[in-house]
Parts: sequence; C-alpha cells; structure tokens
Amino acid sequence: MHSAGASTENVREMRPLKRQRTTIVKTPPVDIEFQDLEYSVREAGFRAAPKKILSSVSGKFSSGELTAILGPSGSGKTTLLNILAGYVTSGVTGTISVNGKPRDLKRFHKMCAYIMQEDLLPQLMTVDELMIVAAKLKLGDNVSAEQQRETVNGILKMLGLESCRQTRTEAISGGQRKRLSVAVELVNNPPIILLDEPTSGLDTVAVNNCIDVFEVLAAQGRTVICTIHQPPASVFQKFHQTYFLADGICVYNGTISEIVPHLASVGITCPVTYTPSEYIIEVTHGNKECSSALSQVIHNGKSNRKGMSDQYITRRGVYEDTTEVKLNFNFPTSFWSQFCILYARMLLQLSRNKAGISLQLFSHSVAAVLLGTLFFGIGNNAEMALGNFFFCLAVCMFFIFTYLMTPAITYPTEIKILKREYFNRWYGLKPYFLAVTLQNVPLLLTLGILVILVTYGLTYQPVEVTRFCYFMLTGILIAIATEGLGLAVGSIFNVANGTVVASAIAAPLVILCVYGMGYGSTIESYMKVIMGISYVRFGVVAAMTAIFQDRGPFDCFHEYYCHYKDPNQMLKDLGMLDASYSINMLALGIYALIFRLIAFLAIRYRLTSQFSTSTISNYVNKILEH
Ligand SMILES: Nc1ncnc2c1ncn2[C@@H]1O[C@H](COP(=O)(O)OP(=O)(O)OP(=O)(O)O)[C@@H](O)[C@H]1O
Repeated sequence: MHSAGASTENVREMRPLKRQRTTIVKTPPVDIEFQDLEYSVREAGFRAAPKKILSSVSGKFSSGELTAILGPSGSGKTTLLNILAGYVTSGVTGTISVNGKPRDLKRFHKMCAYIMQEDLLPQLMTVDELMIVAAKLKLGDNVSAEQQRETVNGILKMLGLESCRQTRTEAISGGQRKRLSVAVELVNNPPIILLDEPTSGLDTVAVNNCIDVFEVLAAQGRTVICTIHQPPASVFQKFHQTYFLADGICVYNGTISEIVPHLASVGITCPVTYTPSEYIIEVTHGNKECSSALSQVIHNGKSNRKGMSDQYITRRGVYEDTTEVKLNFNFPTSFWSQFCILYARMLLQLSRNKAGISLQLFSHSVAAVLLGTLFFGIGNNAEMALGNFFFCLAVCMFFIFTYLMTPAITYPTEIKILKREYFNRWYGLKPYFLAVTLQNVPLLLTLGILVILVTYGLTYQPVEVTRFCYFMLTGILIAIATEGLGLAVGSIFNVANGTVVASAIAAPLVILCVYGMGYGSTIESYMKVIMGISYVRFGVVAAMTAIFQDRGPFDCFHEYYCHYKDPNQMLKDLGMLDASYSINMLALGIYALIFRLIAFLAIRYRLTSQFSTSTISNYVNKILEH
C-alpha cells in the first residue's frame, strides 16, 4: 500500500543505518546447515503419488551473512524456508543442524523469527502501540516499561519507522509494513531471521531500503535468509550468499561473483545483455537437463562457490565472536500477563472499531423495537399465549443469527495473525484463547441486556425481577453459545466455506428446535435424542419456562371459554410442562463449552498440523486447507 509514495522519505530515514552498527546488542552466531533435504507432499486423492518438491538439497547459511534464496516461481523457495524455519516438518527427510549439532526444534523456534510472505498485522493499532505490545510480550515481566520503550525506540529508529509511529498499521506504506513486520520480531533480538518474499509488491527504492535493513541485521551477527524474486542488480550486490533453486534442486550456491564461472563450467555463456542472476534463472526454468548439470557441479548445494573476497573475510572476523546474549527458552511473560496484554489489545481494537459498534447498536436497537412492536402487550393475554411462545422463539432466533455469522466471517483473517505470532512465540495458545473468548463479552452483555430489556418491557411480560433475570440470562447464554459455534466454524473453514457451513448449520438447528412443539408428550423417543442436537431448543424451553412456569392465571377477555387461562396448559401443549429451567440452562452451558472446546482444538490443530507425521491428518488438513 502506498509503496511508491513513501520511497523518497524512506531513503532519508534509512541513511544513518550503517553508522549504527557499533551500538547494537550482539547476538549469538547461529549457522544453519542442511544435508540431503527431501520433501514430498501427497496431493488430494487417495491414489495420488507423492509429489517431490525438494530433492536432496544441501547447503549452509552462516551468521553475519545476508543470504538470498532465488529461483523460478514454483522452484521450492518458500518450501525450503518453511522447512528451515521448522514451520513444515511433516514429509521432510534429511538433516538440519544448528552450529554443527542436530536441530532441536523447540530450541530453534525460540531463536528464530519467521516473517511470512503475507505481512498481516493487527488492524486499528498504531505502529507504536503494536511495538509496545510486542515488547511487553517478548521482553517479559522482568523488563521495566522504560527499558521496553527504549528498545522500541531503538528499533523504530534503526528501521526508519519513527515518522509513522503514530500511524495506524492499515495506513502505512507497503515498505513500512514490511519493515514493521521485521521490527515487531526484533524486540527480543532473535539470532536468526527468515523472511519469505519480503520485497514482493515494493518498488525499487523500497526494495533497496528493506535490503539495507536486512544487511544491517546480518552485519550485527544474525543469520538473515530471505527468499526473493529477481531483485534489481544494485540490490543483488548486497547479498553475501545466494542459493538458487530450480525444480526442487540447487543449481547454484555461492557468492554473486561466481555465477558466471559456474555457468561457464557447464558450457553456458552469460550474454552481456543479462545479469548473471537473471540468466541462471532463465536457463534453468523448465530445463531439467541444464538444471541437473549445474546442480552436479556443486553437488546439489553441498559445495559452495564462495569467492572468499577480502570483504567477506573481514565480516566474519568482526562478527564471529558475538556470543554474549543468553537466550531465554521459556515464555518471558506469565500466563496472566499474556492474557492481560492480549485482552487489552483486543479491547483497544474493538473500541476503535466505531463503525462496527454503531452497526451492532443499530441492528440490536432495530431488532428490539421490531420484536417489541410485533408482540406488543401480549404478555398477560390468555388469547395471545401462543404469541408468547413465538416471542420467545423470535428472541432466540435473533441471538442465533446475529452471533453466528460474525465470528465465522472474521476469524479466518484473525487466525493468520495468530499463526505468525504464535509461531514466533509471542504467547501461548491458552491465554490467547481465553482472551478471544472474553473479548466480545462486554459488548455482548450490553447489547443483549438492551434487547431483552426493551422487548420484555414492550411485550408486557410479568414485572418480576427473578423472571426477567432468568429470561435475560437465557438470551445471553444463547448468544455466547452461538458465538462459540461461529468461532468453531471460523477456526475450521475459510470465509467462503465458513459462511456456507454456518448457514447450513443454522437451518437444521431451527427445524429441530421447533419440531414436535404442540404434539405434547407424543414425540418418539429417538426424535427426542435427535432434537437434543439443537442447543437452541434448550434455549427456547428455558425462555418459556422462565416466563410461564409457576405463574398466576392469564387475563381472559372471552366470557365463555378461555383455553390458555392457566399458563401450564400452554406448557403442556408444547411438551414443556415438566421442563426444568436449570437443566435446560445447564445443557445450553454445556453446548457453549463444547463449541469453545471444538474451536480451541481446531485452532490448535491449524497451528500445529505441520508438525504432525500422520498421513491421515495430512489428508484431512489438505481437505480443510485454506
Ligand atoms: N502442500 C502442497 N501440495 C502440493 N504442492 C505443493 C505444496 N506445497 C508446495 N507445493 C508445490 O511445490 C512447488 C514449490 O512451491 P513453493 O511455494 O516452495 O515455490 P516458490 O519457489 O516459493 O514459488 P513462488 O516464487 O511462486 O512463491 C510448487 O510447484 C507448489 O505448487
């Protein structure tokens, strides 16, 4: 967004970068080596043969260096980065070692920041606020607010983001967005930074700025690896090492200056009209023979054609001994701190969504007045007793349709942000889920009480505090359970599928909810079991018992016959005479818990499914893939 416009300003912002090298905290050096990495996926369809994405590639990426992974589209760049980051482990063979020892994935996750291609940042927050949240979560309870602020200031200055610190994340330029994605991960000073296509969608100047930042980060002793599409020649010179892939094999591994000799070693001359990097990508694109010839020369990445220039030797000499920082291998913040920080962030975002709040207030007010008007004054009228049943049903339907769709539509986007932050170990899933569960409660309670208050009053229901409270609790619990169901749907499906599934769920819930009402006690027992699937039914029964049970006779305006003078007659005809308010509320509460549990497990599965080794779970994941 706005990338071109921000360019000149960014150049000015970024200039002092190189002069800052001496003042920045050192990080322990981490070298990553991989040998004979193979990765296959099983495509959808039970009989589909495994598809090989990476074939026995090897290589080594060192600390203090900026490495680029390049290659034609579909060559396996992102896949290699995902595997190196530990984001994908299932279906991978070969070895990955860190500083000469086999990679311990748990330890590695804590040292590594992975900035994925889709730089989704939480909305409705300023750059500064987002950085402070990151600092609170990543630096932990033992670091004072002042120190956190200092760290944030230093990083914003280093990455040239000072001028937009009060700008909301949705309004910053594309280049600033990329740098902010890096900035939030830098607060705990990770020694390894992996970036997937950090320059995509940026103009040349913005690309230059980003790569300048990465160069500085590498110069401070970090291992910085990024996948990149064909960068401009000026930018290309900034990479210390390049790793070219084609069709899942390594066709070049080494410094830029050695590409031409490498091509020449298999009899390919790079024309003067091409840059070597462009040409190697072009000749290997779709040309398996050429790719395998080039790959053989460097043993599929095992050999490194590094021109050991003076510049390179000096860099290693300066930064090789940066071993001072001790890594914290636990979450730096406690469960409750994580919850409080996340909850405060969610409430801040909610409170800033003025349009959303106004719309919800409007829709609830309209619904309340509409329901109240449609069923106006029926509360104590024996001839309108059935109307009271429809009133309860309508209130329940309102809460279902209002609270089912919103999470089903909004959560698929949220989960992408969660994926990035969770993978980079900002917080645990439990405090996050607790915060998500409670985030909407204040608004839900306020608007829910408003609807019940207005409708209860306009329909002239009994003026009894207990009855009113029971009725209100029923409405609110239905809303909470339904929101949980929407969250479960949003956690499993993408927006398009989620909307379909949510609508498809709502229809049978309503049908089963009203089935048999009016038959009295003649409903078949198997149907009673099936009807129990509809949690809405428990809500309707609870609402009816709240209003009708243990109540005096209705007003009867008909002289001779008044069928529903006794409220129990209504309950009897609906098959609710022996219904217990507390048991129905308990059932509703159990459903609310089950829906949240499903949502939690679905989110956990989505976050960790890559670590699974089961083919079946892979297959299910594939079906549900977004
Ligand atoms: N889960 C998967 N199922 C099937 N094919 C896959 C899967 N993951 C990756 N691939 C295939 O593997 C190949 C490499 O994908 P990858 O995303 O790593 O390429 P890339 O080099 O990063 O491409 P681009 O530059 O276009 O992003 C592609 O052909 C892709 O379709």
